[in-house]
Amino acid sequence: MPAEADRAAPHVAVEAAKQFLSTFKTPGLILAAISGGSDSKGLLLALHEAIARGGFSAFSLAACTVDHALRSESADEARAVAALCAARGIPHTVCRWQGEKPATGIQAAARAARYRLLSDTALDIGASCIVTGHTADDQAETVAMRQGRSQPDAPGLAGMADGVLAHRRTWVLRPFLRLRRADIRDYLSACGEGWFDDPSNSNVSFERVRVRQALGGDIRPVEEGWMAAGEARLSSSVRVARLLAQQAHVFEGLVARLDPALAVNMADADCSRAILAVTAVIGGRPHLPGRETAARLAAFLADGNNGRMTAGRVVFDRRRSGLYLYREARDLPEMMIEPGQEAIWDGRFLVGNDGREPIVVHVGGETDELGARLIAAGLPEPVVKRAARSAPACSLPVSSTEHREALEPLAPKPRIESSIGLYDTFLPCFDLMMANSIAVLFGRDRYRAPPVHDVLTEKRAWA
Ligand SMILES: Nc1ncnc2c1ncn2[C@@H]1O[C@H](COP(=O)(O)OP(=O)(O)OP(=O)(O)O)[C@@H](O)[C@H]1O
Repeated sequence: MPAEADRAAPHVAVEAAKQFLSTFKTPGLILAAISGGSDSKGLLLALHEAIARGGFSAFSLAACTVDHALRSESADEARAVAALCAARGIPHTVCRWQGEKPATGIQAAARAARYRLLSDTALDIGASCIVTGHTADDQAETVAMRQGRSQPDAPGLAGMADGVLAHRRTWVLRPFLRLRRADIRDYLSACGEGWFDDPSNSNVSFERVRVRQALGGDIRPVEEGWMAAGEARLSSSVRVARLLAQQAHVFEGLVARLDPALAVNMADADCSRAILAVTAVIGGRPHLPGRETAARLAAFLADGNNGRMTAGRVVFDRRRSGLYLYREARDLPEMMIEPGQEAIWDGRFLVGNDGREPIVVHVGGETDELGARLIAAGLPEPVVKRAARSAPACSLPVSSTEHREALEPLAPKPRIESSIGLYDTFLPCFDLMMANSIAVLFGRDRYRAPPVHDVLTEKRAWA
């Protein structure tokens, strides 16, 4: 590899790596997710060069390759990456995706497994973040695909965020999101390095490949659009956060009350986003309700009358004092949680069992205590009665007690907190302010802050 000093100026890829390193609040260990494709390999080498010779010696680098075991060559590719890292003294781990693979939706399942394994590795080694090699070309393809199926103002048109919090604990950052793939390949060639080409990258049965071909390397037509959409999504997130903080209240993670002024305003994009986000969390869903549900709700709220409607597993109970949202008391599951394990019940509550016996989580119905607390908090009695029917309760399995009794008095109480499916798996930085506002409403801590200063959200929101 030619030494940086041999070149007139550092390569644009190394400049991007240095720029990225300069944004950290504190130097630390960075875990590079490396597939062996050109982009992630270029990212790893550029970061390595920037750390070794660019004045960033307080940082260190580790790498991880996920072997999805879906192609026969994947194990060899992982070994080649391991050799590349060993030659540079970069610690490298291979994680294999074990277990059954689904028959459909394999790409999405592989992606979910990859982020889970990468995030576990980052936690194991104490990395401050994960970096991936996504480029401006990937971004253009993502946005072009979404343009084909979204409304012109859809938040998804902002494309990929340059930072995403995975599983509430690890930030995944994309330092090359503004760099072209051709520049990264040019850098690799200058270093005398090759790369693997995944055969699926030229398989036209994938929409992404067809979109890439249609763009023909010219990303300018979509580039401006995604920048503007990113700004718009971020400012909307800040406004929604404010609306929620001022006009929404959540009780015991079970009932939300939205002030009349917020509830009446579905025509306003921010109010609608705020209402739909609360709906998703109260209903235990990982996505915002679809267009049809939103339209039904808008029609219900527009008529101005008190009354109830149900959509997306949520009852909307409109009264003079506000709009009350609670989970419909139907199809509520029962699940067993083994000692030392935690699980999400009904998409709404994360329950952790720190005891020595298995526990069963089921619908608890209204207990006097819960009812009294909700009434004392100022909720109307009919709302309390209906909402409490979907409250969780924990007890010992029927087999270990004659009757389903309360847990043993000395056993540790199960940990129960609201689950926010909308953001707990992946939280794009555009939505961080809004997600924090929702977390606080539901009695949770704020999400972990990014380790860098210029993740879009922070830069703008605190300005
Ligand atoms: N098997 C894997 N192991 C580790 N990281 C991966 C793996 N596959 C993808 N990534 C990470 O996700 C990013 C984007 O994935 P994508 O599938 O677009 O990449 P790729 O075409 O396989 O490889 P590259 O982006 O390196 O050219 C990669 O740049 C890399 O950082």
